[in-house]
Amino acid sequence: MIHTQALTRTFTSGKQSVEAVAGIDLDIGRGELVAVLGPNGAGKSTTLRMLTSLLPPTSGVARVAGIDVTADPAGVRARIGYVGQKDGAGHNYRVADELLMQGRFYGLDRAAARQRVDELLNTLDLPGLGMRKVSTLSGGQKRRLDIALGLVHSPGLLFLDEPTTGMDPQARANLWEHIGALRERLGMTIVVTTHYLEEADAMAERVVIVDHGKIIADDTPARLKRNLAGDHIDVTVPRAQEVVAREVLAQLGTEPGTVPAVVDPVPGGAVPRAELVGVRVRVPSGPAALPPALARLAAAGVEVSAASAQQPTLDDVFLNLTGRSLREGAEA
Ligand SMILES: Nc1ncnc2c1ncn2[C@@H]1O[C@H](COP(=O)(O)OP(=O)(O)OP(=O)(O)O)[C@@H](O)[C@H]1O
Repeated sequence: MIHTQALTRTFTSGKQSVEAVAGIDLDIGRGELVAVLGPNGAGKSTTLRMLTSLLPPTSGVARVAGIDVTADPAGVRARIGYVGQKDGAGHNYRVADELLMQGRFYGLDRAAARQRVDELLNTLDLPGLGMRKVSTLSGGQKRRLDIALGLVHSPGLLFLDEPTTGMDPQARANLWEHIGALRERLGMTIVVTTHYLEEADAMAERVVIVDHGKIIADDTPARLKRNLAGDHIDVTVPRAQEVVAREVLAQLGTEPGTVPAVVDPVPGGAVPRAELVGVRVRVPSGPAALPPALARLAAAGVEVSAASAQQPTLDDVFLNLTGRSLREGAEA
């Protein structure tokens, strides 16, 4: 459904130039639900705008729904739905009128447009809201209307640029349910950009991580976490015993059948009191490693005041790949 090769986009203003997308090779098949994840300014929106033909690439190739975005942008637009970051609907119109106009714009006759509007209002759980003015809808309802507008012409491929940003967690979960249902029911290919790690982890079957205009990882969330992060255990110990604790925990990995452990400081200084310090050790299985770790620390006389086994998150994946956290600024 999507094929790109060495896709780039450079913005130049005056003497300054920004390589927003620096060579992206991406293949997305029919029916996939893919989340594109990355920090602010990583190049997610620029990539999406090129794939949707809104922005010409500086170099490289992008074929979307079998069509070259540079050679036939109108052909691409006829086959895709795109929901950008801002509200697309006119606030003074009625919901149904807004959808009808969009249907007519795409060349549906009046009867076909009406039928499509009814289908979409039902599919996106907006029945009964057709006669309401767009300005009276809740944030979540407006976002669903934006998606309905992107689906009027029954595209096989839908691009959603940060559809859930700024929504409360309940509305976000609800919107994702709708996105999942669209895919199930209509067999659509869906590409979503998001800042929210938990969302991408829970909802997408494939996560493409973008940083500085390049893809730095591309796999299922489970494989990304297993291969690029792994479990870890955190223990909190008196600062005076930190060195001993590190030595004891580092030995965990010397047991036959386990991989060598890597001892890191707990990021963010998550310690309950100033004289305590957090020590983190990466292990193949957190729950299995915790009891022997505690036994060894006790035998060495280390007073552990807190301990936990942690499963990796996509933020751990990003941290391991880049040394930075995706969360910085992510909730802004
Ligand atoms: N029209 C433009 N002119 C100049 N620079 C631009 C333009 N559009 C984007 N950029 C720059 O290109 C880089 C990538 O921006 P882009 O919007 O693609 O990132 P993003 O990953 O979508 O970020 P966000 O999550 O904040 O939306 C940024 O450095 C941005 O400032």
